[in-house]
Amino acid sequence: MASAIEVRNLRKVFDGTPALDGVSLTVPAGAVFGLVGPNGCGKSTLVSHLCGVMRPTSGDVFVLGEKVFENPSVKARIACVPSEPYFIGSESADGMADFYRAVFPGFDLARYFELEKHFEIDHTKPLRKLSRGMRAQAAIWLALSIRADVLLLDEPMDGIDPLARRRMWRLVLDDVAERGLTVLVTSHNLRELEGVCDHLGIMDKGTMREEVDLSQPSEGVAKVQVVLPEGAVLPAGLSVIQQSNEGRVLTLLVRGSAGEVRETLAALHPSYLEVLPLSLEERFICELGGDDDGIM
Ligand SMILES: Nc1ncnc2c1ncn2[C@@H]1O[C@H](COP(=O)(O)OP(=O)(O)OP(=O)(O)O)[C@@H](O)[C@H]1O
Repeated sequence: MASAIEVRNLRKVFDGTPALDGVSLTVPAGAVFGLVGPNGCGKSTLVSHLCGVMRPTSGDVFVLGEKVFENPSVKARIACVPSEPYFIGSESADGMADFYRAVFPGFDLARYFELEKHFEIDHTKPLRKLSRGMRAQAAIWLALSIRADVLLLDEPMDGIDPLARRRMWRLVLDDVAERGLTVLVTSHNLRELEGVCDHLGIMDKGTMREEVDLSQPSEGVAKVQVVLPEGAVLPAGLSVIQQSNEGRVLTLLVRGSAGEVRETLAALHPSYLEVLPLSLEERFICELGGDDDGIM
């Protein structure tokens, strides 16, 4: 699969301090890539480079195969929803739609009107007079009307209520399925990302600590539920990260492949043994050292 976004060894230094310290990243076309990491690790700075509004100190940022900084033809194919959307003066959604039409050749007015029913927004009211969540919805509405090839979402759902979030994500994912839209989204909400992302990038202190293809099973950690015979004890060699029990049902997070862990536990002749899928949160915590060290 071709990559829609390719970042190579990107550095950005502010006042002598690196905000990005050699970030590399590949986002396949049509992927939904979640970018997570603690406050200040560089997510928004990376997004600003992907939008082409920030000049790298060094390194390369390619979007849709071209360097993006000061490249209007590529920027016209990228829609960006920043964490604090900016709207001109007292413009309404309709006014911003007119502005976007002038800036983005792909802006689809018919699509804009078609999407209106999904957003309970008075399209004639100045956007600055709307609530925070409504402004965030308006930014997504406008971004989806651009018919971009790449959609960058920087904590887009902050302030949006849960039902509206589901509607927003449905619309975004429909575009992914129907048009092969590529999405990069930053968020602190792993549960939300779990339902939508197929790739995850974990940033820390200006670096990309790990890239995970979520369609592939986790190699390093297995989650199992097991009911052991009375008196049986877990083998000493089993590297248990987390353990909980409900009655006689033990739920374990164990280092190792699912096959190995299953084999080890099967030797104890359990009355019940099942390997379960790892949640994103479990995978995230386990693959990054086994303790919850405040990544989010
Ligand atoms: N324009 C700027 N001038 C100076 N420093 C900046 C600028 N923009 C960002 N930084 C610094 O770069 C670092 C990364 O900030 P960034 O906003 O990219 O983090 P983030 O991962 O998006 O954080 P959060 O999760 O809080 O949104 C921070 O230390 C921040 O203070």
